Amino acid sequence: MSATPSLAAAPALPLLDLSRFDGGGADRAVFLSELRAAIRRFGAFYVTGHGVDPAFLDTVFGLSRRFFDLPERDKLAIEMVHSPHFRGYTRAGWERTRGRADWREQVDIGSERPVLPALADAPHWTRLQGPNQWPDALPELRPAAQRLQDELTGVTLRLLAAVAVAIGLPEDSFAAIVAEEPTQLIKLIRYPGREVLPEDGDAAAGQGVGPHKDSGLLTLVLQHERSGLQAETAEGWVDVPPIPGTFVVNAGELLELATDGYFRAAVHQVVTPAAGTDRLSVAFFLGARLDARVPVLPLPPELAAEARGPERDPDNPLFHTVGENTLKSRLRSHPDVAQRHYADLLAAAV
Ligand SMILES: O=C(O)CCC(=O)C(=O)O
Ligand SMILES: [Fe+2]
Repeated sequence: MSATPSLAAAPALPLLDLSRFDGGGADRAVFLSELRAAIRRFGAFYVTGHGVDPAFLDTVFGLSRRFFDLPERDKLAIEMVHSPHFRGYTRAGWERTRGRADWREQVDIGSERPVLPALADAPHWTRLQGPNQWPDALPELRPAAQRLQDELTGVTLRLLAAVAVAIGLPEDSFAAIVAEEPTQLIKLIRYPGREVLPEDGDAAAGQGVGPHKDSGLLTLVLQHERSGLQAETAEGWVDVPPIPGTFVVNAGELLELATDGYFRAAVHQVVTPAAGTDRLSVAFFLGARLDARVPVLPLPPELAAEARGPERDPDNPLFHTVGENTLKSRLRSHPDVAQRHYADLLAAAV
C-alpha cells in the first residue's frame, strides 16, 4: 500500500438502494445478492434510500464549517488530550495512521454515557466510556450531533440486518452484540488543502488520512462536495467521489471477524485536497457493545467455504473483544491521549 497511489481504471464502487430491502419478492433478493457481492469484492459501497433528510445533513455540514471556523482557542478548549475517552478536537498533524501524521482536523463525538467505575480489575477499555466535550462557542452542535447519531445508528442497524440476510442468516444476527449500548462515534472532519510536498519529516506526502481499516462493524461516510476518499481494491486504488444523497459504507474489522474473513474490512484513505481548498466529511462508526465478544457467525457451508479467515497483519491484530479492538485503534491514532491517560498501559507494553 502506498499513500501516493496510481489509480486503477477500475469501476467505481456499486451504489445500492437500501429501501429495496423493505420491498418484497424478487427485487429484494436481487438487492441482497448485490449487497453481498459489493461487500465481498470491495468491502465498501454507496448507499441511497437511507431516509435521512438532506436538509438536516446540510445543517450538520453548516455546523461543522462553523466549528472549524472558530478561533483556535475555542477549538483547543475541547482538545482531545483532555479526555480519557478520546473525545473532542484534534489538530491537523496530531493524529497518526500507520505511524505517520494525518493532515486533517476533527472533532470526535461518541455515545454520551457515564464514566464507568475505576475498579482495580476493570479492563482497560472501560476508560473509553464517558462524556463528550462540547464547544461553548457552538451550543447548537450538541442537539444536532445527538439527532445525527440517532438517525445514523438507525440506518446502520438496518444495513446490518440486510448484511445478515444477505449471507443467509437471520435478520437479528448482530442484535445480541449491538443491543442497547452499541459503540457509536461521529467524527466531523476537515481536510485542509496544501501543496503536496515530497516526504516532509514524518508527514507522508498527500496523506489526509493514511490507509487503514475502521475498527467497528460498519462505517457511514458523508462527503461534502469535494472528493479525496479512495478505496483499495484488487485492481488497485479507486476514487470514491461524493455522490449527492448517498453515504459511503465501509465494512469494518468486527464484520471481518464475525464472518471469519468472508467479508474483509475495506482499506481506504483520503488524499489531501489542492492548496487553497479544503474538504469536509462526517464519518459515523458503529461498533458493538464494548463488553461484547464478536462471535464467528455460522455461515451457510457454501459461503463458509469461501471464508479466508481474518487477515493476519502483525501491525494490526484484530481482537474479538470489542473494547480491546476499539482501544487498540484509539491508542494508535492518538499518541498524545495515550501518553496522558494510558501511560500505565504503554509502560506495560514495553
Ligand atoms: O473523510 C473520509 O472520507 C473518510 C474518513 C475515514 O476513513 C476515517 O475517519 O476513518
Ligand atoms: Fe476510515
